[in-house]
Amino acid sequence: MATEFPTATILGYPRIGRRRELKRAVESYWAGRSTAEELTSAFTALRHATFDRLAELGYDRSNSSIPENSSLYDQVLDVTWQLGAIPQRFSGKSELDLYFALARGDQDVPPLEMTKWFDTNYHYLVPEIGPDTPISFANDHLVQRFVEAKNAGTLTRPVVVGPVTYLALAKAADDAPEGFEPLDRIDDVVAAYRELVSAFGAAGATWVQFDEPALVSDNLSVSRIDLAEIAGRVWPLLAALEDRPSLLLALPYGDGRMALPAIAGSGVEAIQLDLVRGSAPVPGEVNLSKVRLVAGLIDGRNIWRADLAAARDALIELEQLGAAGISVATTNSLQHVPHDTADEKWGDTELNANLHDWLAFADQKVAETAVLARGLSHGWDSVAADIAQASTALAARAIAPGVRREDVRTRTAALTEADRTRIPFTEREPIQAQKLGLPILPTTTIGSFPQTPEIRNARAALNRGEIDEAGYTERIRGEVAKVIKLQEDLDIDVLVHGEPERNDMVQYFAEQFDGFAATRNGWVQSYGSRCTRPSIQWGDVARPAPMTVEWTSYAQSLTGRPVKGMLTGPVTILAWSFPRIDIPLGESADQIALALRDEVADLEAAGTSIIQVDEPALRELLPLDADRQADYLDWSVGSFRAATAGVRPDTQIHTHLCYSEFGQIIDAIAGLDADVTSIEAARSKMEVLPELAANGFFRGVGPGVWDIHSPRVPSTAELVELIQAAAQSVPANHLWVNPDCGLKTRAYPETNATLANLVEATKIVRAELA
Ligand SMILES: CN1c2c(nc(N)[nH]c2=O)NC[C@@H]1CNc1ccc(C(=O)N[C@@H](CCC(=O)N[C@@H](CCC(=O)N[C@@H](CCC(=O)O)C(=O)O)C(=O)O)C(=O)O)cc1
Ligand SMILES: N[C@@H](CCS)C(=O)O
Ligand SMILES: [Zn+2]
Repeated sequence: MATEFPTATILGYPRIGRRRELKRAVESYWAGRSTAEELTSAFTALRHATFDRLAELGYDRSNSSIPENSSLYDQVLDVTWQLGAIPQRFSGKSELDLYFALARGDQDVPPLEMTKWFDTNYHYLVPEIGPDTPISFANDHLVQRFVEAKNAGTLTRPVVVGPVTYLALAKAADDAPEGFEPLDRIDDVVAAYRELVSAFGAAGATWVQFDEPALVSDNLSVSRIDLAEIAGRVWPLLAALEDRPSLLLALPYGDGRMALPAIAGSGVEAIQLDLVRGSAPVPGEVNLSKVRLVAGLIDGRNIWRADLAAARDALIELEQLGAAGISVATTNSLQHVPHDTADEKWGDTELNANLHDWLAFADQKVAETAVLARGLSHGWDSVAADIAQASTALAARAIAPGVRREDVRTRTAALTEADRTRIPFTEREPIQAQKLGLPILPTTTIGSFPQTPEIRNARAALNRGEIDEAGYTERIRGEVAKVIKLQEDLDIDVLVHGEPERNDMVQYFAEQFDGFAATRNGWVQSYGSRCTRPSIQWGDVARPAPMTVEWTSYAQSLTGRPVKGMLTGPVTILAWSFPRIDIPLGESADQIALALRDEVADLEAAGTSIIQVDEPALRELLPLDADRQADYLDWSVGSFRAATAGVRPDTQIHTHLCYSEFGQIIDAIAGLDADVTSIEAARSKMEVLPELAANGFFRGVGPGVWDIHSPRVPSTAELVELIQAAAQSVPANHLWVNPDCGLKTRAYPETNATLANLVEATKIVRAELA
């Protein structure tokens, strides 16, 4: 007999730590400053801090309402490790050394690929699966974690990426035969998961949560219909086990309704649906009499206080579905939001009071689930005051100063197609070529140079008031001068100023825009130990003053070579912030685009001949639902063009994309109409280029030749090969040579060595082409 599922839960809690304790612990281990035991003990302490906090917020330690979604690096990597699905090149390594080698590689072995987790700014490590990849229940670390927590007094609900999603997110190993798909190994994976489920059962778990978001996505190589069919076949095999814990199958991030018929009768005890991104079935659509519906009504992707009245109404409707029970949950794991609004203070202004009233970070969301659960169990009158408070806050936000600005609205409403259109590329190309006079295969970098401890310390000292603005500027100018000199010494053709003044490529701009608020402690894991502090777009967006012109002009004053102006595009600014949800995203994108358009004009007026507008998140925001994709691509491409199309024909616009599968957005990349597009390509060995060529892409392209995610220095010979491969797909007069992405996470030794090899390799290929 199944133990009743709790009436309130979250699918996962932030796991980097309130003060990024996990980041510090793993980085210290990597640097050899602490031992494996010290890392494990810091990790354990952090997990227990989470359990304690959730108990303090009202979750019961003994009923599986507390999820255990901790991970030392990534939840998909945890499954790879657990299955022992280790590519051959990592043989000889074991335990934590193996785990972190898979994640980060070393000089001898490249790491697993990293890519976006659904439509979030979180990145997972892509499993490499071939016909012979070992797959078994090889490592019971997840079970050990459960046992350790249980012995210490918390009966957690372990959270594991589900078997279908694991394989749907995998790539075929390089040596796999043509036509092989990782999902061909589903039976082996399910056999291992059966052992895992049994082991959790033997260890005393009452509920285990398996996340199957692949079932809500149209953006994977296998269709959603096929994935539902596979899930409908394999989940009954897991549910058929005897002496197992109850199973919660979660469908976060999108609309799980289509998959529901395939899994509702699988024998799992509970199914979670994301009811913010997705929709609920109507009565009679699917038989839910044997499963509890876990209603994802509290948005785990955003930081806005929930509309509790609307959630209450939704729950009342859901009660008509005849499910075996109803619980309240978040739409997805809270790993994408910061811990607690109580850690923030936005000055002593009205905005501070307002934001505290309008926002809900993880801890506030936990409280929201508890209020709704109380309503479900004790009647809605019992929570009427909480619901009314939420409604009052929402109403106040709508009319607060700055939320709607007529000057901004008038400008976006006046935008025309002409504002978004330049003269044709073929006409502006010769004008730019003549002005810039660059060699064939121009070399450049993507923008950032290593963010050294000195730079970060200078910024931290400024924030603490230990140095003043002038002292800070002087230090950063010194860094810019160093980076310019280095690039000249390396003989790079198109230079960058290195972005040392930027804490983050989005936050830096958000801090300068009206309508945005940054956080001090709102850290969210981006990948591994890397975090960002997404800013909050609370009002209409405008640019009160130029943001980058002084830095770019200073850098340009130090050299005769062109220095690129460097901006972040509207889509990426929105994707890596917490956007407002009371107006369409496309409207916000146009507001940001117009602010950037002014910046582009100021850069051009200051003599900048190449301006790069990064849009690495263009693919990330592509809706998981195919029906919504065309509209998205339309407004996202339109906003980029609104930001960039105001320039003269002789100003060269670059853009940069990374971290994604580009297949579905090739047309959109062309639609941006940038003169040069630098694109991540090294890890996938230039895979994207034939696709671009086949789609008639005819503008400049800079396929990345250095995978900057690893400190590994590629040899000149390797780089020559990659450039030669690129030249097979892109005409030499349109080919640029650059790394995959910015160098901010790298250190100088590998940066200097690789860039020297990159320039040398380019010169070799240039000579061959001459
Ligand atoms: C390009 N990417 C980005 C994404 N999203 C973004 N918002 N930004 C990006 O650049 N998504 C896709 C990719 C990959 N993602 C990342 C994400 C994060 C990093 C990274 O290096 N993050 C840094 C933190 C960056 C930052 O905000 N730095 C601040 C604060 C630095 C700090 O920690 N200060 C200390 C005190 C000083 C000290 O002792 O060092 C403190 O506050 O305690 C700054 O520079 O001022 C990270 O460390 O995680 C890279 C790629
Ligand atoms: N210009 C940015 C782009 C990162 S996606 C950088 O170089 O870091
Ligand atoms: Zn990038």
